Amino acid sequence: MSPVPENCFVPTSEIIAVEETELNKKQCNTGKWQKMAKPHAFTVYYVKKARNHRWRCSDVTFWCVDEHLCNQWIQALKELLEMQKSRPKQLLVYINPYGGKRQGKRIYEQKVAPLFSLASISTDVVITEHANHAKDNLLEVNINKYDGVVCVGGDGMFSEVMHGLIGRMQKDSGIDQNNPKAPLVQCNIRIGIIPAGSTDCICYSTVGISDPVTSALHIIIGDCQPLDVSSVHHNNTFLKYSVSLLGYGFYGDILKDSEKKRWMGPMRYDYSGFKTFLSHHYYEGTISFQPAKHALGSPRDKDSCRTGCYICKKSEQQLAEQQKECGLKYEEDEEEWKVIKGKFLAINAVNMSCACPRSPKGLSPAAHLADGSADLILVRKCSRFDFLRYLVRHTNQDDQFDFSFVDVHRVKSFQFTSKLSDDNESSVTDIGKKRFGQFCRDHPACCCNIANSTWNCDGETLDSSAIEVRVHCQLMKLFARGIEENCKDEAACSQSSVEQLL
Ligand SMILES: Nc1ncnc2c1ncn2[C@@H]1O[C@H](COP(=O)(O)OP(=O)(O)OP(=O)(O)O)[C@@H](O)[C@H]1O
Ligand SMILES: CCCCCCCCCCCCC/C=C/[C@@H](O)[C@H](CO)NC(=O)CCCCC
Ligand SMILES: [Ca+2]
Repeated sequence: MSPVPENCFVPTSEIIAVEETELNKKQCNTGKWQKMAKPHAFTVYYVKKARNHRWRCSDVTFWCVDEHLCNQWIQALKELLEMQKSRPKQLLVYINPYGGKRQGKRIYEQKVAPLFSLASISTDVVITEHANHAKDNLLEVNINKYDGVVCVGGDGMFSEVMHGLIGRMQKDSGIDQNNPKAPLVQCNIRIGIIPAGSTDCICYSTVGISDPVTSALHIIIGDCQPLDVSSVHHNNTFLKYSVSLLGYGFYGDILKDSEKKRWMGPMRYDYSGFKTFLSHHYYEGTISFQPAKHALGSPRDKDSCRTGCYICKKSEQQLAEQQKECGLKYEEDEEEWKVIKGKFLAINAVNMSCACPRSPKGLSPAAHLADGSADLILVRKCSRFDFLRYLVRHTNQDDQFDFSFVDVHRVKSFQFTSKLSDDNESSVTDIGKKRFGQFCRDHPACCCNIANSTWNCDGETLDSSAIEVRVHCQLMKLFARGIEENCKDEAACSQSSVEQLL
């Protein structure tokens, strides 16, 4: 065997494939191989880690004169790969051809499918024809055939697939999703996200970058990242699940406005964001929440959730003990509720940091992916200038919660009711709209709004403003590993090697 030019190390868990290499005449006639009668070779494809959490498929070819030895190596490496039991062999793929910049199909065909085929993963591919196609399909498909489901699209597409899978699990287990206290059954089939949307917050917050090749490689090597999921109810009726942002006020209003501008693509959020910022509407309501006493961290922690996070591990242990002791039990409301009334520019509840390219640290940089809690951020009425200062901190390193008008609580459940109840809202809005647009009748310039805002639930609007939310610890799993600590030595990081393998 020949030594490879670089000196590096690759764990077997990060080998993508091993293949016998056909050597062409030109290759055989170069360097020292010229002297060999008939060289044999095999190629190892492996994950090469680059900057900013980006992964690439790299390869190294090993040459050898002895055919038998060469075959033994191929065989041994293939056996090692066979032992990686968490790797998927059969995947169900849904592609939204209209998400983001409408590149989903091209991204999958050019960047992802060749890697899946290299890793000997079989796929059944469905190109969605309408909204809810993937979700409805998942309720009836023979799911046991697959080791995972992949969605190619944005957060909305992920949400569809998640609703399909969680809904399917509850249906198969006879759980009534309309009961807000129902103990939901965990979903063990993993979801992989190939980012091709406008925000791609779930991918970015769980992998550290929004990059289709990186995500495809995480799927191939069979990574697993559990994820908290919030259930959202109104009057004992199930509305939606959420994994990233539940936002009322600012983010709800941006979403509502931006839906009319879908043709603009991802730019719609900048346009509606600017418009919503200028409108500076605040909303009156009451928020009640149960603090997450079981959770070890706090939203003001300096450390963020990273691969192998001990806080999320602890929650996993607590969950396992709880399930061992009581099985699936209906949630009791014995814990204290805190109540806050006020005028809010934004109410944001996040199950994860919500980091995305627009906000690399996210709305709550210390939120955990799998600790069974959400961070509830209350932004009270303040001046436009102060609100701008707050928004700017979404984009830089400064502490977003270090403002007198911002409060943050780590919670396991919460409820919100607007001062205007949902039922009488429509009549008030109609009168208001007819005479004075949507602004306060008495003070047209005061920015208070006689209509309710809308909840933004992972990028989709909810119909009710009064909602009841409960966080379900680690309800589902992704093909991801959380964000890895930054490689201190970037040079070493990009120089992985196979030498020690031999
Ligand atoms: N074939 C289709 N035609 C129309 N809508 C679709 C189709 N397939 C899926 N959808 C819907 O499109 C919505 C948006 O898709 P997606 O999340 O992929 O892109 P996006 O909105 O640009 O990205 P993001 O959610 O990251 O902002 C989803 O809610 C999904 O239900
Ligand atoms: C002066 C500078 C001010 C700049 C402020 C930038 C703030 C960016 C924060 C982005 C937070 C994203 C939270 C994630 C929400 C997703 O579940 C959702 C679905 O994709 N996206 C949006 O609602 C889309 C929301 C997009 C908002 C712009
Ligand atoms: Ca969480």
